[in-house]
Amino acid sequence: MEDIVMKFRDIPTTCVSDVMDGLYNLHSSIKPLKEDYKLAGRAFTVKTPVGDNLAVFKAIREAKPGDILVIDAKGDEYRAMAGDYVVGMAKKIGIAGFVLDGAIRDIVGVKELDLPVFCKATTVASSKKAGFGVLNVPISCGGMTVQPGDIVVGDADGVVVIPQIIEQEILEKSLKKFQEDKETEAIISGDREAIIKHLDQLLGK
Ligand SMILES: O=C([O-])CC(=O)C(=O)O
Ligand SMILES: [Mg+2]
Repeated sequence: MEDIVMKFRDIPTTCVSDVMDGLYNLHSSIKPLKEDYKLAGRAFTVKTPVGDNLAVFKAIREAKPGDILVIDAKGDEYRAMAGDYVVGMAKKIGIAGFVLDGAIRDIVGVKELDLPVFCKATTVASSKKAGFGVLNVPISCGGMTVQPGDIVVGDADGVVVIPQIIEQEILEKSLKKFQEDKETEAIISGDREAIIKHLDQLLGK
């Protein structure tokens, strides 16, 4: 895994979001299938017509190990873009996770695979394999523009996209914020008096 991606992987998404003023988060309807997922990698983007997932197969074939498939599925919650067969192949090939503003199915099997999958819905129906999707173009996913190569991070709180051009700056700011948050939150281990003092300081009393 690339050094910068590895560093982002260890920072909570809340810190990354905070240093970007919450402007680069996907919509909160896109959730992890399991709360303990930790997603980090570069976006390999997929844009598909509603209910057609052949492009997802093409993407699995073309993506590099460590890439995250970020799929513009137009918010469709009825037809699955992937199930345990598709996610299983992606995992074997080295893809680091899926993010989609759409649905997946075979959720028991997908959870067993333990590859981070963030999606809007789960469903029963499959997609057609008509093949009109396109790969590695800027897409819209969860209300955000995602460019191929952007860093994507996700955890129980959601998904944040870091545009390539600001990734180094955002890494440095996020690491600093993570440290500051740890220091601030240490107050929780204090007693009532300590917390009242902390609140008074914060409130300028
Ligand atoms: O085959 C599909 O398109 C979706 C599916 O059920 C799987 O990946 O297991
Ligand atoms: Mg299936």
